[in-house]
Amino acid sequence: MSTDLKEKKTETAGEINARDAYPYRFLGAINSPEDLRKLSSADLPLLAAELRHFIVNSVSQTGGHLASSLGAVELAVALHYVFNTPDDPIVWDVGHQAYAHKILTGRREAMATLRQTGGISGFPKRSESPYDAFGTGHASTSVSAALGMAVASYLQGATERWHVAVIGDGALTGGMAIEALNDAGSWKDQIRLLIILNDNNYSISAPVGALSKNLTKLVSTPAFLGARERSKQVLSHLPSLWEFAKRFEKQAMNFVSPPSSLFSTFDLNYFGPIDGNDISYLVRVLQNLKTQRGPIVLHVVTKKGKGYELAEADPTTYHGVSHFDPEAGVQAKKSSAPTFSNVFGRWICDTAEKDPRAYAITPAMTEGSDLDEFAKRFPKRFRDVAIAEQHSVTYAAGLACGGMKPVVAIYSTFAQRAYDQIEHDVALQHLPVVFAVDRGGIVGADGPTHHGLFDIACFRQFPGFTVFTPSDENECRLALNTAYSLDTPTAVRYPRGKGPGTPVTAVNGETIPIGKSVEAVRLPDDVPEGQQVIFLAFGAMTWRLMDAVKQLRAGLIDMRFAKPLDREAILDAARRADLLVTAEEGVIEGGAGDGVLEVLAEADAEVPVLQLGVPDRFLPHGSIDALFRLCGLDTDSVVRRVTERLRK
Ligand SMILES: Cc1ncc(C[n+]2csc(CCOP(=O)(O)OP(=O)(O)O)c2C)c(N)n1
Ligand SMILES: CC(=O)[C@@H](O)[C@H](O)COP(=O)(O)O
Ligand SMILES: [Mg+2]
Repeated sequence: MSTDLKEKKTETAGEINARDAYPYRFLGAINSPEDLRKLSSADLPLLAAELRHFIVNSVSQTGGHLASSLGAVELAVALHYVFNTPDDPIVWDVGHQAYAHKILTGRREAMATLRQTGGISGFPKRSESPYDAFGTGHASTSVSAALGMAVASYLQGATERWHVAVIGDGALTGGMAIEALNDAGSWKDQIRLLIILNDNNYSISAPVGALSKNLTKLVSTPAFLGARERSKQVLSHLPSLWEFAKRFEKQAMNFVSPPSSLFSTFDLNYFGPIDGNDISYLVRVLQNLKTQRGPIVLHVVTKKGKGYELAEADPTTYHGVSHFDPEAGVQAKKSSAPTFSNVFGRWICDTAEKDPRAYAITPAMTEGSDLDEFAKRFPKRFRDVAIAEQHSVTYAAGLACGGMKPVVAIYSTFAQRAYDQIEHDVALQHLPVVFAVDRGGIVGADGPTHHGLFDIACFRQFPGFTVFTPSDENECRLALNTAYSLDTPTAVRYPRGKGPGTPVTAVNGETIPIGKSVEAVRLPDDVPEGQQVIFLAFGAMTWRLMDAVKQLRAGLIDMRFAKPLDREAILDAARRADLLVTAEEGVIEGGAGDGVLEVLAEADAEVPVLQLGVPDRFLPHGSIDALFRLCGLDTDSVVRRVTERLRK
């Protein structure tokens, strides 16, 4: 395995082969940051190498966010070494870079269960550890949260407590982060807030946007490189420099490195950029900064994937991985049945070929949304707007006003960020924006921060929206064709991964009638009275229910739309069945099943209804199968629940 550790092997107490044997010189004995703080600073480089080796081995077995965590190893070590954690809270932005933090804070053994059913979370989680100061998963929240904590400490007289936010260059593009910087800059010495900009010049994809360009310029110009050397010397004398700067009412940063206009605009003291993978130096700088007060920005430059050559060379592939062989690395998938994202990716390319108005937008999820091919083929009509969901939606609204046909490819969970923009900028103005809502439903290992459970309830509230819930791959293509053909706002929601494998044949723009369901399985004529059940299924639940439907000898309607609902079909089913069962991969509260109840209530139809969906609680992480079982949505549970209900 090509990690830094290879070179350091001689310094360790033996061969390092397996994750669960601990032949490490230091790592095996570190069960909390207190153990870490007993080490001499000279020991830290080797500890960092051991951590890297451990992370690669461990994540190769569990899957997880590898490249970001490798880049942030020194940050995690240095922060726990210098600050008094957990009393001094560290808030990790997104939280996908915090594996070293987890290992150092008593979860080394538990890393074998990372993201597994019943195991530890892939992100910081307050209920998991007192060291996880703030639960995360979504980007750009860290500065707000750490500022809130800092102000709470100030108000409670805990004036010595430090509060650290670690935010990536990608996460910094999120509007929330900028809002928080604006607020943070107006606080002065009352608080102790350290904002660490962890700049690896990468998001999931290569970085985009003006901010990223300027950060890169700042880090790479010859002028800066000189300043960087100077800043190395200066930073070690920082306290006196700070006092000097204050006396002359100047920003300390002006003496440390070229002024960074972003941070100076927000009145924040800025230091750096410094090498965030140089642990000895990082520790010294943090020790110096710790003697200060007020909101401070420290800009550190790190390498995404650091220490594992394959990840350094291809940070996008190694951003999030599933099980892989560390020697061979992640292998390209052999072509197999397309995922729903692939169906979308192919559709948007075909559409753009035919229609010059087609325009695709992603808020920083090019690969996950399968837009890479589109980006290559239609660069002028593709925009990765960075981690800016709100902007992505209103930008699409503007494009629609200008006569383009925008398609926003957005994960269900991240669309939540843009609730107001979807309502106020798109729905209210009846603009023809297509939302390709990916990861609609249970996503598995990422867990509660990423399950897409609220989108049906959200989109179906907005007047004038058409909400498609395609049940399989071909239905997905049909839904996209139809959505694109409309002159009103639409959302097509589909789940993560693959469907039942239905061949995609609707490749010539075929459309479906709006608000019309299809009967997928006819209720057998010979089912006795009192036992007649009809399922009204939304989206992928249609094929997932097939076995239960067979076992129960029930009927099944693929509703196709969560809005408008097929009123006729619902009322007809109500007349024919003894029990209606609505089924959706989303929350029951406000979901499509609730829509069915609204139709029945309006028509005074009296029929028992069982609503299947995600119950009113946050779903943990784990395997998709286990989570379906947990929600009572697997075949056995559905059969049992329906049978019990019929008995009543
Ligand atoms: C609101 C939101 N949008 C999108 C994502 C998906 N996402 C997770 S990490 C990431 C890139 C973050 O880049 P950066 O902050 O620079 O961290 P790095 O991965 O480089 O360590 C993105 C886009 C997210 N978690 N939250
Ligand atoms: C941390 C984060 O938000 C992303 O990396 C996310 O985990 C990607 O999810 P998918 O694997 O479903 O694309
Ligand atoms: Mg980054």
